[in-house]
Amino acid sequence: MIAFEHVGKRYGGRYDALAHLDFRVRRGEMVFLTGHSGAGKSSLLRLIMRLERPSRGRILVAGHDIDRLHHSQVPFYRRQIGVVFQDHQLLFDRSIYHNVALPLEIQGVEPREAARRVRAALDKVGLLHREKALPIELSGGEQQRVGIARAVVNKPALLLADEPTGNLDPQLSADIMRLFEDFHRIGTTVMIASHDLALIARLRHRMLRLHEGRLVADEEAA
Ligand SMILES: Nc1ncnc2c1ncn2[C@@H]1O[C@H](COP(=O)(O)OP(=O)(O)OP(=O)(O)O)[C@@H](O)[C@H]1O
Repeated sequence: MIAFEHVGKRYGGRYDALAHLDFRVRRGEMVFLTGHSGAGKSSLLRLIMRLERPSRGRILVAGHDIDRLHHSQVPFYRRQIGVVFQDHQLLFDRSIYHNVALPLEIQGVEPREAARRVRAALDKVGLLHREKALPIELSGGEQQRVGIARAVVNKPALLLADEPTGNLDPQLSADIMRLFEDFHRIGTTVMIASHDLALIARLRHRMLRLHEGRLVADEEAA
């Protein structure tokens, strides 16, 4: 699903934020990305989203070199990817329903079809009964689940998350990770950047570890 071939990223100057990255993630796999602050986790995810472009090497997603996408193709490419952020980036003046519906509205999906998909996504994260609420009325864990519903409302083949449990206590973090495992189980490729090593160890999935922009470990769960 994802192949990095000798990928490097330099943000100007002489400093490589990422260097010599070579790895593959198979379709349907679930992978954690770890490393110290500044190791390059967010940069790597931004390269996959094509928010950044590599300074060196090639990134293939579903067999396509994403650097070669014409800029008019980029929105379509990004639609195949669901993204979850630590701060979930919800719109606080819109209901839960409308937050999740937003990507579909932007694409012009017909309202009845959009409603069906929004409710299916909210149901998956256990928040169908809160669709009329505003984000402010929800707990931090529930807000993050809304962020996940919005990320999966398009049924993306690939789900990326950048520190999705960063602000949550251990119990809520484990709940959120279980949700990602549910999507992995139905065939979605999942990649999660996290520095919560205790939680990652318990979940037993493959782990890629970055150190100063280099891949220093690639461990399958025992
Ligand atoms: N847009 C940018 N311009 C210049 N330097 C950048 C940019 N984005 C990231 N960097 C640098 O690249 C390196 C990797 O940063 P990145 O945010 O990818 O790390 P990270 O592992 O996600 O860290 P954290 O866990 O703190 O979010 C850092 O040294 C950072 O300062």
